[in-house]
Order: sequence, then structure tokens, then C-alpha cells
Amino acid sequence: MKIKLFNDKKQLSGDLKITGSKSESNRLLILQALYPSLKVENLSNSDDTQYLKKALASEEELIDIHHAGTAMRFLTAYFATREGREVVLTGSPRMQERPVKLLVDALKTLGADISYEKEEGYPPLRIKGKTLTENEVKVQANISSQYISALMLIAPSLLNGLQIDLVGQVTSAPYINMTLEMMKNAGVTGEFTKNKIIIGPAEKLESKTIAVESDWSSASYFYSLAAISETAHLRLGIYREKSLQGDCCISEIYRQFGVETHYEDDAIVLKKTSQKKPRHLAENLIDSPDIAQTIAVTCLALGVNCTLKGLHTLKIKETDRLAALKTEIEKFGSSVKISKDSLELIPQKDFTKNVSVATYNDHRMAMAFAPLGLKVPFEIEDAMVVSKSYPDFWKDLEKLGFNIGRA
Ligand SMILES: O=C(O)C1=C[C@@H](OP(=O)(O)O)[C@@H](O)[C@H](O)C1
Ligand SMILES: C=C(OP(=O)(O)O)C(=O)O
Repeated sequence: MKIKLFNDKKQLSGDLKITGSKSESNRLLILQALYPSLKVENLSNSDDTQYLKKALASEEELIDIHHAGTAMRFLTAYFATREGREVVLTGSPRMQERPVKLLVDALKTLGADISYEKEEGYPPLRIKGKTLTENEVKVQANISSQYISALMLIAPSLLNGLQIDLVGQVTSAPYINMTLEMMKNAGVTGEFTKNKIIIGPAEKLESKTIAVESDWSSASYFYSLAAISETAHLRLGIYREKSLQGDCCISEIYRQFGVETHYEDDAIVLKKTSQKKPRHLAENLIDSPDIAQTIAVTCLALGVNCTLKGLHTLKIKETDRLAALKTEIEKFGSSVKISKDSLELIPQKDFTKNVSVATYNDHRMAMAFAPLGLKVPFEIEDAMVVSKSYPDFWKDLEKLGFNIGRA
């Protein structure tokens, strides 16, 4: 569905409850499948989490995970350990271009039986579940942390646990810490030192209810909205001062745009009272790749020159996000230079009118551009993509006074 988007309100205010973290939910669903004594609250209502849940309950041979990369990687490891179960794990055409070889090789080292149905290194995968017998594996850590989290999640179910040796610079490291902390909270023993992860075996876990914190990547769009508005007072729940999600670094980054964050009970309150903005914004996002699009569009809206680094993983996400950002930002008249791991925005003061932003089946393209509607009316080509992580996104924007109409 193509939509027109605009909001000429100068003051933004609202109180929203954001859905549960997709990353935390996906980890807990895998742990719960391995240890049914765990209960989960505030699960994400994202498509990705729902597809993962459905896949875990499925008795079919063919399992289609659509665009859900994290679910694809976690399920590859999970099904590899299911003795007697054979599945073909597939996904959308884009999923069939997203690499999984490093994870498959690591699982094979542990004794897994996995073969490629089409192209070597990519889904679909045929997985014949087995009892994995080895307990040590080496994995390259600079391509995707999801491979490492996938191995960690199955580790306690292996007879002797697992030692994972990480090779090279670790990318998206907070997601590895999140996996470890969630597992420890569930009762698993483990540690992560510089380039080694050790997870102890656990035959059973005590029963426990774990509540998912709301999604910080989703909150990032409200930071962008607050930064672009003249004044803002937004209350978002349910958040904790000590988050496991690396994307909570957004609150520090947006101080530079005059957006202050306060914790109130189980919510964050975003306040924008000054028109402060940096002359040049420079950030290394190697730990938090999912907020790169948000920040780039905030800078476009405010005319802030920015250099974002540490973006090498963006090319293998829902789309090549570096190329997509360049194409779509340049439609508004600004210029963007990209390299294999960085983006530089050289903004123009005026915006080209009547732009239609393409979304490339990428939820974050739609949500990152939406706040620009505070500056200039424009269209979004496929609004429904947001359901991958945040199905209520447009409803929540309407609550903030956005005018959202079918184009
Ligand atoms: O483990 C996770 O939940 C995720 C890890 C990150 O991926 P990479 O490690 O591939 O950067 C992130 O981009 C993704 O949205 C969620
Ligand atoms: C990269 C993302 O998700 P995934 O890799 O799970 O498809 C994302 O949500 O931005």
C-alpha cells in the first residue's frame, strides 16, 4: 500500500506502548522450545517473531521464514539439534541471498547434517536433525553476530555445553551480550571474554517467567521525530534503565539534537526543548547497525552533515541498506557518498517535492523516512513493510497527529 505522509504540527506529544523487542523475543522463543519451563511476557507482535513461533510449532517439512534473518539463523542451529526431525528451511527471495555459510560450517564442525537445496552458502537449507557431539567451534565474527547467537542458544542443550572461539573483529557485539545475559537470566551458565564464549550444559532449567523489554530499534524513530520537531514530549513504554539492547545508545546520540531522555517507572520520556543540533555528526555504528537509517534521515531532515562508520553489515540485511539510503536520500536533493562500510551525507537546505520513497521490502526504510514528514510531504511506496518488526507503527504515528492517507 502506497501512502502519503505529512504532519505540520510543531509540537509533538503522546504516550505509546511499543511492542516487545524482536531480538529478545526471538532468543526467548528458542530457549523456551529447548526448555519448556520458561514463560515469556510482552512478546513482540512483529511478523518475524510470529513466523519464528509458527516455525517452532510446525510439523511440516517445509518451513518458510519469509524475511526474518535472525529467525533463519536461530532456526538453522535449532533444527540441526532435533534428532529425527528433517526440515527444509527457506525464506523470501531476499533471504535466499543472505549468507548463512559460516553458521552452517560451524554447525557441521559440531556434527550437523545440513545441505544446500539451491546455491551453496544460502537458504534454502535441508537440515537433518542429529545429536551434536562436539563441544568446541571456531567462527568468524565480523560478518553477523546472529551466527554466534544461534550457536550460543543451542549450546546448553549439547551434552558438554560449547566453547566458541571468535575470529576477527566482533561485529554487533551487544547482540552477543544480550544472548548471554538472557541465557544467564534463564539459569544457564556462561561467559564471554574478548574472543571466547563458554556456555555450560543444562539438562533442565527451573521454571521462570521472563518479560521482554520493548524494542529500542523501534523507539529510534521517535527519537528522530523528537529531534526534527520544534518541541516534543513523548512517553514510550515498556523500557528499563539497564537495557540488554545495544540500540539504547540512541538516547545518548540524540542528546546532540537536544533530545533528553528520562526514565519514569517503566517508560522513557523523550523531551525536546532546544533547537540544538551538531554541525557535523560522526558516529561509529558497528555495535548498533539497525539505527543507521534512522540517524541518516534525521540528519537529512535537519540539514546536518554526517559521517556514519562501521556499516559493513548493512549490505546483507533486508536490502543493501547503504545503496538504498543513497538512492532514496538523493531523491530529496541531498548527496550521499557510500563505501563498503560507511555513509557520508552532504545535505541541501531545500527538499525536492513529491518524492516517492521506495522501501525494498525493508521495514526500516519506511520507518526511518517517516519522520521526514514533519518537514516535507512525500509518499512511501510500500507502507506495509513495517510489520516485519513494528506492525502498529502507522497507527502510533497517527496518534501523534500524522496525516496518513492512501496515495
Ligand atoms: O541478533 C539479533 O537479534 C540481531 C543482530 C543484528 O544482526 P547482525 O549481527 O547480522 O548485524 C541486527 O542487525 C538484527 O536486526 C538483530
Ligand atoms: C536486520 C534486521 O533483521 P533480520 O536480520 O533479523 O532480518 C533488522 O531488523 O533490521
